[in-house]
Amino acid sequence: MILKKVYGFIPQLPSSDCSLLPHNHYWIASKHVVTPNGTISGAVEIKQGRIISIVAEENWHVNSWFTTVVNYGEAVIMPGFIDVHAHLDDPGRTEWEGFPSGTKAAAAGGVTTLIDMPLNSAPSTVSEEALKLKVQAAEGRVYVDVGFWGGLVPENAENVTSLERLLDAGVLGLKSFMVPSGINDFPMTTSAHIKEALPTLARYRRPLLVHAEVLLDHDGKLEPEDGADNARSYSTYLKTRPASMEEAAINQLITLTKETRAGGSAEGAHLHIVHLSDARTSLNLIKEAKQRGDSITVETCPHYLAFAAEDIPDGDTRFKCAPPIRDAANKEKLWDALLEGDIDMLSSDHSPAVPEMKLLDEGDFLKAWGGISSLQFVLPATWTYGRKYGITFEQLASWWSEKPAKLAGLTTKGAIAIGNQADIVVWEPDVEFDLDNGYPVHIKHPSISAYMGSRLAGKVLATFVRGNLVYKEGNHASLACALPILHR
Ligand SMILES: NC(=O)N[C@H]1NC(=O)NC1=O
Ligand SMILES: [Zn+2]
Ligand SMILES: [Zn+2]
Repeated sequence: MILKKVYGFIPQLPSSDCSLLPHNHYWIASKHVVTPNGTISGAVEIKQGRIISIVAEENWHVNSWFTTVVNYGEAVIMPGFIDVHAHLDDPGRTEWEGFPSGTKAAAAGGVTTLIDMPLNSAPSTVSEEALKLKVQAAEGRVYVDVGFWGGLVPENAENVTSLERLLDAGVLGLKSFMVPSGINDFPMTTSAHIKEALPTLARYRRPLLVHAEVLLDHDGKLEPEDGADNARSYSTYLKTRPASMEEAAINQLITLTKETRAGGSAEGAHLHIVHLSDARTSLNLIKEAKQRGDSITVETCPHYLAFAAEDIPDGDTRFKCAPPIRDAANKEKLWDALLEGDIDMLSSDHSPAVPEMKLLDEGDFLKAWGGISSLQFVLPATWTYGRKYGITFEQLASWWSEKPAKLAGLTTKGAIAIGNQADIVVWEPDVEFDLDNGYPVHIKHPSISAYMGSRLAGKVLATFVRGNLVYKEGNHASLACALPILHR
């Protein structure tokens, strides 16, 4: 990387400790700048946190004596990743993750905006008061911007006023579970609760995100009898959460999304299925609903695209998540669906816990905490496992920036476009690295990440949030100056 200072006599003073590049006005350039109009060789001009021009190489003449230029050569300049599904557990369970460690990991991984899930923190974000605690906890402690989903739970689903207060307080949308969430103060909602909430969400034009699995028998049990099977075998866990659980949930949901069509009782509402794992019937149901004009989207996560059930070693509970990672053939179908556009976007579902809860010594898949820890690695993981399918930089930008921005209603993020906030990742697709104990990992508990021990391609060089260089080659800015995002 060449830092060329073209200024004459008065260097601009550092704006603050918020940025490792202390300039208010500068250009970044490379041979691969990913814009909504394609990838160009050129430069992006950034001033006061915004993108103010984008120029192809042949038309680019730096005409100011006072301009700083960072030339990244062959590296890729892309919109920063927007992760619409992360559990940062702050306040209340900061021993699991927390805003400082989680957002440092995000910055190191090229993620410039996170939308925090309403559960795993304490309290859960199910009321105006709880959202205020979240915002307080985030202020001055986040290295990337953080928005918040609110929780839809039976209590507020049945009480329009409390739901309105939560929405008025600025959550970007709501999230609910159709199975027990594993968190006591975040009870599950049935499709009847969801049906009740949709007209309110329609009025506010904010989405509902749903964890779509339902219990198939009605005894409320997810797990087989103790000792019935070998709990160290991943296949035992897989049997407890068959694809039919996703299918049944989505079947219920698409009877509701009918009402999101023009003239329906929930016109203006939008339903988003989080972390789809079943690429067979569940996916077809979503595809058909889209074709009928329902307002519905779906995400999957890198772990469903990277790993296959057959390959998960006995006792390696780092791979436990819900819905579960399925067979290799299912993984291929997920890639097909992503490449076809039937899956709209990707998210991390970064869901850490303290290592003790992963029961790594016992390796009991039935009792261990379910959740994959991945936040810092989603860019290289998507790239590493996607390269053989010929994925493009434009597709990465669509799955990880443009579509997520649209879902979360972030109108000035998600693309390298004039007027947008300068949220940018610069990365090197051909550089490989080993995720070993010497690698600088910023998530709180590296030992529980399913990616540790693997070799990945796609190294993040630099991450800009609102024009601040918050991460550069292993180092973070000294102050956490990114912002909580509230719906306005
Ligand atoms: N509570 C929580 O984070 N649950 C998440 N973990 C997981 O693997 N799936 C989830 O929904
Ligand atoms: Zn979930
Ligand atoms: Zn989740």
